[in-house]
Amino acid sequence: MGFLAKDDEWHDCLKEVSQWASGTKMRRIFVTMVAYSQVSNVKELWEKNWELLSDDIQHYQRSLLNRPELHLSPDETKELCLIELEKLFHKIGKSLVDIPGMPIPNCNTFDRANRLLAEELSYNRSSMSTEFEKNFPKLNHDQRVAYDQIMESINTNNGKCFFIEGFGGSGKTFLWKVISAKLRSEGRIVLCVATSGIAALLMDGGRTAHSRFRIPIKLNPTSTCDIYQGSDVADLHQNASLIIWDEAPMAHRNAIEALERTLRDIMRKHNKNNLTKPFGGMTVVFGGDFRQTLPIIKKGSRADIVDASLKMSYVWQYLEILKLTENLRLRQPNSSETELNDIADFSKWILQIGDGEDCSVFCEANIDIPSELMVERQGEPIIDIVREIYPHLECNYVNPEYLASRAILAPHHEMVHKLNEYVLSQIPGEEITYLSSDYVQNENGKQNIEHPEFPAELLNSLQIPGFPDHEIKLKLGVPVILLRNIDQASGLCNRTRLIIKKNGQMVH
Ligand SMILES: Nc1ncnc2c1ncn2[C@@H]1O[C@H](COP(=O)(O)OP(=O)(O)OP(=O)(O)O)[C@@H](O)[C@H]1O
Repeated sequence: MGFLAKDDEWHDCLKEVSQWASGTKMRRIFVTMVAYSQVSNVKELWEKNWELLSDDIQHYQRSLLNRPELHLSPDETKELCLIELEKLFHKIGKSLVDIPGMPIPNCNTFDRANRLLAEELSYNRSSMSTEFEKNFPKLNHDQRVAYDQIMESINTNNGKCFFIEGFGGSGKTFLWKVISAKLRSEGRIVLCVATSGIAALLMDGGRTAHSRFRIPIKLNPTSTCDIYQGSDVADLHQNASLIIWDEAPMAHRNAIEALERTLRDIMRKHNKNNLTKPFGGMTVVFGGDFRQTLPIIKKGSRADIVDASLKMSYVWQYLEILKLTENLRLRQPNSSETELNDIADFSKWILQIGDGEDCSVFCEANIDIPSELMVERQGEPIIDIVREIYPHLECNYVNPEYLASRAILAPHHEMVHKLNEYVLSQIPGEEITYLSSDYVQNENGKQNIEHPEFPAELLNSLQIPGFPDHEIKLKLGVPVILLRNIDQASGLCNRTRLIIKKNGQMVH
């Protein structure tokens, strides 16, 4: 949160990790700290810990160069370690150059101007071509219509914009795969984004829209993206053939409008007429389903949510709507007939609800939940739900497939805490409690006197949305859910589920 004046926690954390982690792991942790945890003096953190961060560098160089006698000087080791750090920063769209106080490796390994472009052009064309050949013939009629129209817009430089509307399982992600493989097999660039990190993971080379387009967190109706003519990000966009934005109905229309305005500005480099074209003449494909989650407006009314939706944007008039109507999940080759019938019934039922077929004009309805979807009430509701969703948890919690195939959703944090507490109590093993920092050190390293009106006990008991709790309890083997986008390329993003493999004092 950036409230800590000193970095003792980070130094202690690196020391603890160094007892069990390799230099490679330590560098990843260092990058995560610096990029996401607002270390106040990065230079000092680096200078005091560079030896720990580079403990495998000499070994790595020896095997890379096949020179077992190689001996690196401290300066050479530092330099190589900085290069490795720079690689990791690049993976998350950052660079040492952006971090005040950090030295920059003195080498030509990184051509910053071309880094983003090089990454998008690094796909293996022949494997992309094989993937395309394999999947293209499988496209159904709706997918094929969409594919043809999108490709025609790209190939004729028509700059059309589309909205591919399809419920869950109608083959949107599959279509993105086929189009991306086709373009990448020809050495062309397609920028795949999704509104949430977890959906972006399903797209090849996917990123969140906010990160790829540098969309500001605080948006207003005139916002633009943080992309400027002449920057390497602008260069990437100017060279792209297509943008695919999945889960578009979840995005605030101001975010989409910010991209629209920005593209007009940066695409005029090729042709000044692009300033007057929607999305600067780029072919853009949005996908999603308005029955699913709409933009989240804090304490917003129904009208506020509708107003924030893509359909209310001036951009909507530019979009050609194409529909995917077949449930392709029913084509799963390994499913039994009963399973397929169950999926078909469930998807029909959920679509009926999504379409509001049983709703009155005031959008109120009584929904009959089929009995097989209900949890039978035997005693305490929390115990009943956990028993139903996580049968024999005490033996099964070590099985990743078991954990990955189930989840309990709850609308409020209070209920999440109760469920967590109960589930944790059912898992064997020692419980470890981690606390957040709750005092400020003065310059002598002593604790500052707390404010009498706000005793620490009171502050520590507060549970505020968007603010981590003071206390978290964990056990070895428990599943946890990540609530930040840390390293998209490695799959670490908001909503990624992880398993606790090690419990330290400072790190887990
Ligand atoms: N043309 C196709 N031929 C064979 N299988 C397909 C085809 N299109 C999609 N599928 C398969 O159907 C399933 C659902 O498709 P997909 O994930 O693309 O749907 P989706 O619309 O993106 O769903 P969601 O909105 O839930 O993410 C996947 O397993 C996918 O591989």
